[in-house]
Amino acid sequence: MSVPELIRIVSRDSPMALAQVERVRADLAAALPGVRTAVVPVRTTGDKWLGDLAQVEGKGAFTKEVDAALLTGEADLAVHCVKDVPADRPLPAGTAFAAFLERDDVRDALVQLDGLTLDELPAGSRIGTSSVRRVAQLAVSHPHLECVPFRGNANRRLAKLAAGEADALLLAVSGLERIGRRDVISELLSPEAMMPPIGAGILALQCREDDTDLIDAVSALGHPDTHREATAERMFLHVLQGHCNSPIAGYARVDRSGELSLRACVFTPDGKVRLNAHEWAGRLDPATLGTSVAVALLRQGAREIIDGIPH
Ligand SMILES: NCc1[nH]cc(CCC(=O)O)c1CC(=O)O
Repeated sequence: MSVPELIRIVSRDSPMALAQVERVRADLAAALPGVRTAVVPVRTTGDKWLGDLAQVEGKGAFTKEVDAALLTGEADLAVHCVKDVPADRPLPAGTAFAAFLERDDVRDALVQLDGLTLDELPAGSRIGTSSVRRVAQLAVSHPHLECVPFRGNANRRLAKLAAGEADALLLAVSGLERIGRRDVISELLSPEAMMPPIGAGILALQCREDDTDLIDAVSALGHPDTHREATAERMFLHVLQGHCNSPIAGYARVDRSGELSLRACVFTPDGKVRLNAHEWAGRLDPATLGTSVAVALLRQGAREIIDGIPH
C-alpha cells in the first residue's frame, strides 16, 4: 500500500462541517504520520437555500456539490454527516464510503436561553425546528408548544434564537459539541423522548471507489461497531424509501455484549400514528437487520403513511 502524500479533504463550509474536517485531519495525522492534508470547502445548495428543502432536492442538497468535487478530482476525501447522505438511493456512482468514525452522542437537545426544559416551557412557546421528525414527536409529547420553521446552519439558528425569533430550539447534541456550544443546552432528550434520525452523530469518509490506496489508508480511522450501526440504519432507510417530508426515526446500538439491535419508528406528520419496531440482529448481518426492521414497519402500514404525506 502506498500512502498518498497529500489528501485534499472536501466538505461543506459551515462552522460545524469545518470542525468535522479538523477532527478528521487530527485522526489522519495520528494514523498516518507525515501525510499532508488540505481543505477544500464548498457551499452546497442546502446551505444557500433557506426555504423548504423539498423544493430543491431534499436531502441531497447538502451533499451534491461535495460529491461533485470528489468526482471531478478537485478533492480526494469527503467528510459527511451520515444523517445528511440520502439513503433511499445508492451513493453517487464512482464513490464509496471508506470509513465510519466512532459515533458521537445520538441525542437531540433543547436549547433554551433561560435554562428551561420542555416540561417547564409555557403554552404557546415557539420551538424553532423544520424537522418533520421533531415536529411529529413534539406534537404528541408537548402538544401545547408550537413549532416554527427554522433553517440555516446551527450557528445561524443560535443567532436567530438570541434575536428572539423563537423561544427554544431543538438541535443535535453532537452538532452543538462540534461547534463548541454544549453550553447552550438546557435539556438532553433521551432517545425515548425524542427518537433520533438515522445516522445521527456519525461522520463518514467517502472516496472515489477506484482510489484504493486512499481507501486502504483511511480505513484505519473506521470504528467497527459504528460501521455495523450505520449499515443497519442506512439499509433500513433504503428499504423503507422515505422522502424528505416523512417523519422517520431510529437508531441501532451495539450493546456491551456486542449484540446489535435496531429500533425505528414511522410517524404521521401530527405524530398521532406511530409505528414501532425493535429487533436484535442475532445471527443476521447488519444490512439484513435493517431490512427486517423496515419490513416489520411496512407490514404495519408504513408505505401508506409515507405515500400519504405530500412531498
Ligand atoms: N441537518 C443538519 C445536521 N446534520 C447533522 C447534524 C448534527 C450532527 C450529526 O448528527 O452528525 C445537523 C444539525 C442538527 O440536526 O442539529
